[in-house]
Amino acid sequence: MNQTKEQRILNFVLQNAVRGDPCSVLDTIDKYCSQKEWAMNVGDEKGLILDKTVEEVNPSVALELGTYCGYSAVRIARLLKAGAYLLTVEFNPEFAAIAKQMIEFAGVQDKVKLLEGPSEEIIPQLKKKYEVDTLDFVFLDHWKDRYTPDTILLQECNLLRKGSVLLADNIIFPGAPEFLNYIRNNPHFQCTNYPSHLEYMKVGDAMEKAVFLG
Ligand SMILES: O=C(NC/C=C/[C@H]1O[C@@H](n2cnc3cncnc32)[C@H](O)[C@@H]1O)c1cc([N+](=O)[O-])cc(O)c1O
Ligand SMILES: [Mg+2]
Repeated sequence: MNQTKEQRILNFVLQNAVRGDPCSVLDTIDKYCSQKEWAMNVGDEKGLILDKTVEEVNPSVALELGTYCGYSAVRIARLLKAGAYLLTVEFNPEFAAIAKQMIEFAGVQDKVKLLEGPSEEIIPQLKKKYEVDTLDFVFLDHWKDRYTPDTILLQECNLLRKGSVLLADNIIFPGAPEFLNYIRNNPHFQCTNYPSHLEYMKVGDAMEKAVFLG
């Protein structure tokens, strides 16, 4: 049975990256996806915006929606302080299996909890089942029409506190117009736009940061 693109990406990492070295894993994925097969990782350019935001927030508890192959999970986890951790949510079992191996190869498995299932089911479980109090940082990179309902759900589940930071990928391409309208017109969020480019392409894209004001 021939391989999927995601399996080819993982195999390229296993064969070419340095085990236990997250930067080498990120560079290897970026190399493969810019030279051989495009894939929807946040990538090296928008990845720098993600890095800066994570370093600024310095979260104890972070949540990612849409793990895919684990690129941004590795990117975020490598920056987390001792004792801090990332919960990452993925409902496609094939992608979750790839991401698990990617995260382990990078050596950040002790900082990452990969939760398999749909975000709308997992978010309401975070407090009781996963012992989360509130989230310091949330990276939204899953289906773009889920950004708004899941942001509402996070608030309904009291998972955000004054100062919690949301960062959303793909504001321009593929675009999340409904989310942008929701979050920019919501008095409980302070928004900042970060223009960039679509991963591995010359197409314009942007990320939106939204700080919860309580
Ligand atoms: O479509 C994009 N991303 C959707 C990402 C989707 C990923 O999140 C999971 N997921 C979705 N809803 C979920 C709910 N719950 C859990 N996992 C979920 C999917 O199984 C997939 O692994 C995208 C597209 C382009 N593009 O150029 O076309 C560029 C990008 O950067 C992108 O992020
Ligand atoms: Mg994206």
